[in-house]
Amino acid sequence: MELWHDRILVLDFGSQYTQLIARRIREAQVYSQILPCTVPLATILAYRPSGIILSGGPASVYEKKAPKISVEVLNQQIPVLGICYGMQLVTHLMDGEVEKAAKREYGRAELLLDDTSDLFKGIGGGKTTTVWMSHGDRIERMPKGFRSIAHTANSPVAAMKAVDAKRRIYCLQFHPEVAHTPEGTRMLRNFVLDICGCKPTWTMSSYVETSVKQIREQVGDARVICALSGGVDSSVAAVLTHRAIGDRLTCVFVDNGLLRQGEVEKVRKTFAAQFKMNVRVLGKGREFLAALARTIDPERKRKIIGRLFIKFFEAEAMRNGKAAYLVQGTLYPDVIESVSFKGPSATIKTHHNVGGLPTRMKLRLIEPLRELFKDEVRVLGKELGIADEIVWRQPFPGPGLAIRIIGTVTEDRLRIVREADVIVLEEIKRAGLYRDTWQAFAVLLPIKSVGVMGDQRTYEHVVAVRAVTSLDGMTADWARLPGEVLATISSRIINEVRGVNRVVYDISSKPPSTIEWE
Ligand SMILES: Nc1ncnc2c1ncn2[C@@H]1O[C@H](COP(=O)(O)OP(=O)(O)OP(=O)(O)O)[C@@H](O)[C@H]1O
Ligand SMILES: O=c1[nH]c(=O)c2[nH+]cn([C@@H]3O[C@H](COP(=O)(O)O)[C@@H](O)[C@H]3O)c2[nH]1
Ligand SMILES: NC(=O)CC[C@H](N)C(=O)O
Ligand SMILES: [Mg+2]
Repeated sequence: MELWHDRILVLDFGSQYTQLIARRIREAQVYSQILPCTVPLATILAYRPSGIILSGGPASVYEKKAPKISVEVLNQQIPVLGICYGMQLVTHLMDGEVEKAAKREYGRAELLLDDTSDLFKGIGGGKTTTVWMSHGDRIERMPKGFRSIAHTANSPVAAMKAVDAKRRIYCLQFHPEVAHTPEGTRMLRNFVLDICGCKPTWTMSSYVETSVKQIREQVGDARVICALSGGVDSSVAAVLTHRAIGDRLTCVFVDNGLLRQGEVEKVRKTFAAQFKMNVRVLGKGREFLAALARTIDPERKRKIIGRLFIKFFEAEAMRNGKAAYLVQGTLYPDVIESVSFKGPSATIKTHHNVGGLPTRMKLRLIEPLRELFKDEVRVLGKELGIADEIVWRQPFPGPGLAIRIIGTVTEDRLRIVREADVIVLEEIKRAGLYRDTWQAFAVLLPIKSVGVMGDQRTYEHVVAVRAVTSLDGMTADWARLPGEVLATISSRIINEVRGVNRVVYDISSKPPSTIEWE
């Protein structure tokens, strides 16, 4: 059986929403990939796309330095959908006219449909639908051979298509990929399934099949190791690899003494007992704590932990009959980030992972999730029979509780955050808020404050509670938790965690703050 899936390429011009376009298409079970707009035509064709989407972008096509593509991309008999900047670019490349609009259009607009024969089939009762606009330029004159298929009060050409049906070029001034365009998904489906003729075969069960086969081919009969954290990504990558090569996979879980309560047992139970995988748990808490002693600086903490982690992992890998491959839970957003049209970003924090290993040890990488978004990884995890408790876990940073203790890390301070963390999560779950919250946790502050308990003066620690909502961890807002939930968390922490007499709630968003405190 050929393992081919029809695919749509999204060329990125720097829009905030490029990833969303790819996700919406994948939701229609069609594989979609993002490439920077700078790739040459030959590369585009090598992917054998059934359709090409040109994303939006911050530039204006009439500026000298605006990103462009060769007009040849439009002449390949491959259907094209231009979105916002993409529409303006099609217009510009085909000798239409784009100019700064007298009135910018941001936010919701009422789209009046003038042609519902293909792209808008089944939309808005054939009359009108709400769309999300975000542009300052507009089409003054369409290219020759195009006609308008929808308008708004402000944009006479809010959508257009090539009159010659064989050319199959469509353009939208608004953003069909965002949730504020309620029928946008339907429009993208019309494009992908009807106009491009893609078959909806991209499902997570087909993904399991494809990657099991790929992993087997790649690995041959070599041995493979995986750093398993019990988090969503490494867990799903490990189980998938195990499905492909069974006992030749060894998972290494480092108990760095900075984990949450019950974590070690949970990982053992799930992966060793349930999935019958080779799991080595390295109990290294004492070494990590000794190395961290008296360290206050957050970046130093991160580096010490990262270095030790690699040291133990390396030793274990050597012990393991010289594995030739390392499994990593790299996700698609990381891949996109590194090929992005936008430049590299500043280092805010040194994130801990095992990326330093392969070059030192000549290990080759297996990255079975590198084409997936986080929500797809969760569906894949379900498909593989992994329990909800892991599949829906909130992210937990590699450096663990060390970066949630501001100041020095000691056994007693670890006990305090650990106990407070259990209470925060219990109450968030009890209130049914766990899945809607990106993360919720406790942070131990390096100050003491005065309190009164049972008529006695106390002088004890302060715990900050942090709960945020976010789509991808890149930006976040503090969660508007109900007052009663906060009240319960606060009184439980003060009553149950010895050494704490005050709880505060963190009401900062990211940016300018970050999610973790260090
Ligand atoms: N205690 C640990 N033992 C072994 N490997 C670890 C440990 N902590 C982190 N890692 C490795 O570092 C990688 C990066 O961690 P990260 O938290 O980003 O991903 P994750 O834990 O798999 O998923 P999630 O983002 O859901 O927490 C992990 O995938 C894992 O390979
Ligand atoms: O694997 C990880 N290793 C790390 O070193 C690390 N530091 C932060 N995080 C997680 O990343 C997301 C963004 O966190 P920040 O806003 O604090 O940078 C949040 O979800 C954090 O929990 C980490 N994950
Ligand atoms: N969202 C976009 O793609 C904007 C396109 C262009 N920069 C404009 O303002 O019209
Ligand atoms: Mg993790």
